[in-house]
Amino acid sequence: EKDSFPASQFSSTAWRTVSTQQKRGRKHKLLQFGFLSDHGRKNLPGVLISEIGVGVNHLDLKLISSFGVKVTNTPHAVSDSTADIGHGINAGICQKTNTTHFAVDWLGVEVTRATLGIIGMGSIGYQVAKRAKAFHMNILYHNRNQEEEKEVGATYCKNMEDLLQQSDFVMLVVNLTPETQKLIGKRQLELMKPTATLINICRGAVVDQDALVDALQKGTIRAAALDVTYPEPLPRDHLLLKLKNVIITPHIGTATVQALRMMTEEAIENILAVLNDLPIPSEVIHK
Ligand SMILES: O=C(O)C(=O)CO
Repeated sequence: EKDSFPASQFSSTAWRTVSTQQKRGRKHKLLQFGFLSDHGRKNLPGVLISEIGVGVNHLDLKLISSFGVKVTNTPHAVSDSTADIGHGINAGICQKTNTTHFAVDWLGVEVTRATLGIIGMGSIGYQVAKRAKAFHMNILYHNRNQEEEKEVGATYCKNMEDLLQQSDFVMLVVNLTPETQKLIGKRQLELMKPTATLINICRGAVVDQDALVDALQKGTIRAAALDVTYPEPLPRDHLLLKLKNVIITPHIGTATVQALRMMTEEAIENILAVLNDLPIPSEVIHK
């Protein structure tokens, strides 16, 4: 899509950075830095950090906005693939039993007609709910009252505690902010059913990892399926990597051909809007 970039508006450094990154299949970090570092020298009409992805917890929004720099992200492009991995890693959790009969040696738990609690009903949460509906799941959700809840038959839980107590599967899909840091700790894990599974597809720091290890070792909850941890990757000797009731994938929620393409397109739309002084599709506003 090189030709669809208004390359004349980019400095040569930014352009070279984008091209090199594309060749290597790694786009986003240098794309951001390219724009930032060129700002002073080239006096671009608009300056932004164009995040390819939805999470912006690694950016100091207050500091960035104090320089008059805008931040955009790609919330629409990430939803499907991230919702897919949420259901996928959950499906992978089995309990090893020691019978002589192979068929019951690896026992899973059916999601069909089970209760799913979604914490964070944004656009990814909504896609999770749509998939859950196809499995006839009873869907609860907390945080952000969604207008489309009727469409997926989800029930709003004002208190997160109620959701934790009732769910067989708890899926975390919130943004990482100071308010959601360690949102799930010892107390919340103890509220969950001993047969429940925790699935985290948002950010590792939303869970108190030490409390999670403890809960998994003691059987406070049945299992965890994590696409995100802190740090990433975990050190090789981390306890989470040793537990049998945990599945960990290396933060690959958006690592699909389609998602990468859509994220890049969404990011480009943001960049073009800023450069052309048009309404910005997905600006992240510092509150
Ligand atoms: O979009 C995001 O925030 C991601 O974590 C991408 O994997």
